[in-house]
Amino acid sequence: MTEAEVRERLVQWGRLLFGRNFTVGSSGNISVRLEDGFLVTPTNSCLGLLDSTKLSKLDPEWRHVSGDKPTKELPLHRAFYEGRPQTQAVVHLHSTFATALSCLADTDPADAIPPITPYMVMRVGRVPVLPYTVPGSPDVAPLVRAVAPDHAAVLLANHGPVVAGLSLDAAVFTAEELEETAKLVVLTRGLNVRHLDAHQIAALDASFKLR
Ligand SMILES: O=C(CO)COP(=O)(O)O
Ligand SMILES: [Zn+2]
Repeated sequence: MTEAEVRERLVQWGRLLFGRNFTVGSSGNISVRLEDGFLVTPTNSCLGLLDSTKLSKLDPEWRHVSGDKPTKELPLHRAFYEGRPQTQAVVHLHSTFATALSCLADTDPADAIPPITPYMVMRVGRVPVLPYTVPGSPDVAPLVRAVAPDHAAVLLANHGPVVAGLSLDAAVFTAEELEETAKLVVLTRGLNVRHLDAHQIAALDASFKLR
């Protein structure tokens, strides 16, 4: 994809995510790796109203080279690319059900969203909850770097999900899958839910992994 095509795709995904309430107001941010750096959404921008000509462009050392002022969550995004070198895009949202799980005191911090469907296993995998940090704080970076080699997605406590993908499309798909599975988990709370067992998970990981 050319940079112009990536810019258009990023704007399209922002509009689609915002239009389905996956994030509201000026919350959430997206980054994509380019051949000569990174493209990120500007700070305080609405994902539904992005302008392809105003996206923030950064050089490979994350220095701002053009466009509007970048998201304050650069340390969060950068930590995923550093800790998980195959990462081509990172998506951070405040989607309702994943954020709800990130706020519940009895969510398992090592495994916030149980493996109840194949696509949860294939696209998202096990999701840890990282301790609360102030939005935009560099304190989140070491927390992300520590888990990124083994995890494509995390929940920031009392804040929301962050996912890394092998492409921009894949990162969005993972963010969507995570949110829809979080919704299923909340909807089925207190019911007798059948989880996929270790055998079923291993078979999916062996043949159908998309992360
Ligand atoms: O979600 C957000 C902070 O966590 C939004 O921040 P930005 O507007 O700086 O991207
Ligand atoms: Zn946020």
